[in-house]
Amino acid sequence: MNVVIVSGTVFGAAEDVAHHAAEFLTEAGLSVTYKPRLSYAELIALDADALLFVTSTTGMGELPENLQPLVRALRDQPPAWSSMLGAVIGLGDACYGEDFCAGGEAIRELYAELGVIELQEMLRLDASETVTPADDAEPWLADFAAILTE
Ligand SMILES: Cc1cc2nc3c(=O)[nH]c(=O)nc-3n(C[C@H](O)[C@H](O)[C@H](O)COP(=O)(O)O)c2cc1C
Repeated sequence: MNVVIVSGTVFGAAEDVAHHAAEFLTEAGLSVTYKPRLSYAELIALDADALLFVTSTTGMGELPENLQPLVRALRDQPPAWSSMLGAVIGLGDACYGEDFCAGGEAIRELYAELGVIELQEMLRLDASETVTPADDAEPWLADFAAILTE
């Protein structure tokens, strides 16, 4: 099972969570690739079985700029991903109300458009509640690993 992790970040927190997720899932026996900057061509070439997008939200509910070109490219040239598995970790701040983790929601919409099968409910990491998002993701990552290895 080949898992590719993709991240979108402004200040680096989502990248920290993605690095931690890569280590955690590798220890759980999965084959994991994580590159903080991934182009469309690189993502396709990795031939993933499962995708994990880890993204924060910026502005008023927008995806971080470093993730937008990849998302645009996936919409412009939808890959043949009908059996692709996926999950999303969203980082946000509940102070933003309706826009809480809207970046993660945007990736869920992208998954739906591309036919990616979402394996478990999106993890929402709230910056107003925790300063240890990477550690807090572990129980959710354990569930994700269990689904992928069962
Ligand atoms: C300018 C700015 C805008 C933000 N907008 C949102 C938002 O619309 N929704 C949300 O849930 N969080 C929002 N956040 C909170 C960040 O998503 C959160 O702090 C996250 O942990 C940052 O992760 P990063 O370091 O990977 O960018 C915003 C933060 C900043 C500084």
